[in-house]
Amino acid sequence: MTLRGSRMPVSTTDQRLLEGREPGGWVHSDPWRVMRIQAEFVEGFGGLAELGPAVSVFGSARTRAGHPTYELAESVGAALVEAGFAVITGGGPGAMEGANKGAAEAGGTSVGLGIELPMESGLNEFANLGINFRYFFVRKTMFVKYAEGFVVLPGGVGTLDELFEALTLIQTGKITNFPIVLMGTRFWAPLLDWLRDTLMVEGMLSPQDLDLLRVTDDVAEAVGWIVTAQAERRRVAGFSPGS
Ligand SMILES: C/C(=C\CNc1ncnc2c1ncn2[C@@H]1O[C@H](COP(=O)(O)O)[C@@H](O)[C@H]1O)CO
Repeated sequence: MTLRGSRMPVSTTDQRLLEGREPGGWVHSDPWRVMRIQAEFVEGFGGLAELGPAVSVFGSARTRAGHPTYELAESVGAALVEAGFAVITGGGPGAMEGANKGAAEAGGTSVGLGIELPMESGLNEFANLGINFRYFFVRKTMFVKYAEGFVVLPGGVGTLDELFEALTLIQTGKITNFPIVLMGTRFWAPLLDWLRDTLMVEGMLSPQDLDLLRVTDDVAEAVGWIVTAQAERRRVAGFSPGS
């Protein structure tokens, strides 16, 4: 459901869940919220169960059509579909829309996992499989559960949150070592320098952790890494196409 203007609620579902502190009140309402959370997991798992190989693409909500990041997202979306992947995004505007557009126009599955936000604009028109979430953490589970790789385009804190969630899950062995590809060498260089020159020097990050991130400006190279990693996983698992 989309509510706009004066019909927009003053707070989000996540806000109400995470800040309910009135004495005793939460005791009664939070257990029931679990049912809603469960329903969101059921809807997400059900909607994506037959998705097939997919890649999650993260990137700025603010880089609209005409911006280089939007164009890059479009090319990445199309190239992933051509390589046999569905494309999963946050379903919003900007780079998410670009990736969904590229994927849909290439004839592929273009997934938008929308989120209830105060500035919510609804799912972009290029998602051909859309699911809307109230809870950020449920939606974030879907980004990692159904992806065999992550492409991270330039973005703000939302993009960084998604990047570091994927990296942490791989670093801690919580998910398979799927490729994380940062697109935009100039954009990501200061972050990579900081990780190398500060976190690594302070002993807070190991060189192997840093090796989990690959960076390129080249769409074919980015998709090539993901395809190669998929082929290697299949080889190790003894999978042969058609078996
Ligand atoms: C801020 C604006 C719209 C917000 N709409 C969003 N819709 C869906 N997903 C979103 C939205 N904003 C952030 N996200 C998620 O975070 C990543 C982008 O965040 P960033 O801070 O812009 O980098 C993205 O991958 C989404 O999953 C303006 O109209």
